[in-house]
Amino acid sequence: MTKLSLSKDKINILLLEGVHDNAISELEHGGYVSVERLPRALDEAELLERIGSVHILGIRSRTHLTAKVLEAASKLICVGCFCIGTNQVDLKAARRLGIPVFNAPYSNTRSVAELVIGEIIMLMRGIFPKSNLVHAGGWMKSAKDSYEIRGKTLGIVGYGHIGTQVSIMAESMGMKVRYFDVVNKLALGNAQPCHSLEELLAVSDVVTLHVPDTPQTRNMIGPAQLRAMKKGSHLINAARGQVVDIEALAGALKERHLIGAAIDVFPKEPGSDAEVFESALRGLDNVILTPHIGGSTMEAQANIGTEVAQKLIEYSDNGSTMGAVNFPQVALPVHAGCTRFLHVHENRPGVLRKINEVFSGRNLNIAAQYLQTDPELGYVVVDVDGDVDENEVASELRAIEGTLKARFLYPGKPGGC
Ligand SMILES: NC(=O)C1=CN([C@@H]2O[C@H](COP(=O)(O)OP(=O)(O)OC[C@H]3O[C@@H](n4cnc5c(N)ncnc54)[C@H](O)[C@@H]3O)[C@@H](O)[C@H]2O)C=CC1
Ligand SMILES: O=C(O)CCC(=O)C(=O)O
Repeated sequence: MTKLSLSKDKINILLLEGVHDNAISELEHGGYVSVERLPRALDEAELLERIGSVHILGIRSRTHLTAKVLEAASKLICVGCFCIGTNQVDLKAARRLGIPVFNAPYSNTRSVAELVIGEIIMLMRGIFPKSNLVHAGGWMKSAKDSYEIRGKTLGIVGYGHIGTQVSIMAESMGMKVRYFDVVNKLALGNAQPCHSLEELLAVSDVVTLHVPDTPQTRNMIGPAQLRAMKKGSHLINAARGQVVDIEALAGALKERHLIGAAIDVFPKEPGSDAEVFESALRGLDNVILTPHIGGSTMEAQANIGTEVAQKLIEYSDNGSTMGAVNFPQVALPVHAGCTRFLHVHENRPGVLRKINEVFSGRNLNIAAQYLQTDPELGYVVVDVDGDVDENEVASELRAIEGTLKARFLYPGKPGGC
């Protein structure tokens, strides 16, 4: 187990939103014992109150890490999003502050895809309204507006991990699959790409959205796109709430232009289970509303718990940023006996030279060095041999112009590397 500059029992870890037990066991196994877990999200005021003492923070989709919160997080070394989406974090602010953000890019993919497949059948058979009626003592034995999915066209917007899983399963149940993506993607099975969103909307009996939340995807399904959908078709959104104009969707459903929708994500989601959910979609016929549970299965949460905790440990123990969504990717194996320093800086000429001068000026041998840059950021891990005054070196590194974060990670051994 790595001995860190700050002993592991002093590294405060706060996990929010009911992160799975696996995360706790993984962290404990890695020697991290100061772990607090809360079942809910914290709002900005609560975060500001608590964040100053937190070294590692774990969240899911409900906790919003704004620039203000991150700037107040003076001890924060990294963030783990125990989910796929990272739009709830101001990633640019985190980068600027030298804080890598990790996620679990595939661990709940299958869960979302399965939910979507189930919803396609439920919508096309009008199961929810019929079931509600039976619960209320009614009996509507009718085939009106009920269809098999076999032979129908599914339009997938965003042909990434989830979109392609949905594609494979839908085809295996006899659906024709069309997809639209801004990136040229390999078509799986017999799926066929569309040249534009409009083309996809015009041919699909069911449209399902699997794009990330970006400025380009905000309200990508608005009044014009809804009108462009086939009359009598269905919309599924298990991507992000801002992707669909909810008022416009409610209008299209009331006019019966669309005859069903399944929505898992909303522009405004309750911050806690106690808060009342408000939406123009509430009470509409053949609309399945779910509380952002696309990725909420036992399997997905268990896998995510392990995967993200491991990434946090790797960063905290070794400085590895593999899998970070806002940082250059660096992985350097533990170099037993060496003293390790981490340096995050603006990517401008001369910074690496200055870093090396700090060590050469002290007659210290650099035993290993790993640098990765992207157009804005540089991240270098340096292993040094010999007798090092870690704190002095760390403060010299911090004084280099362009430094965003610099710290000494673990000490060397008397014999060196
Ligand atoms: N409801 C839930 O619980 C969950 C929701 N999600 C959401 O699903 C989204 C998709 O997840 P993955 O498939 O894993 O992501 P991914 O990154 O593998 O795929 C996203 C695809 O969308 C494409 N894309 C981006 N902008 C586009 C645009 N303007 N038009 C068309 N295509 C565009 C990308 O090129 C990419 O192929 C996540 O970003 C997350 O927001 C993910 C997991 C659980
Ligand atoms: O389970 C969660 O909290 C969020 C799921 C999700 O939307 C994601 O993984 O992006």
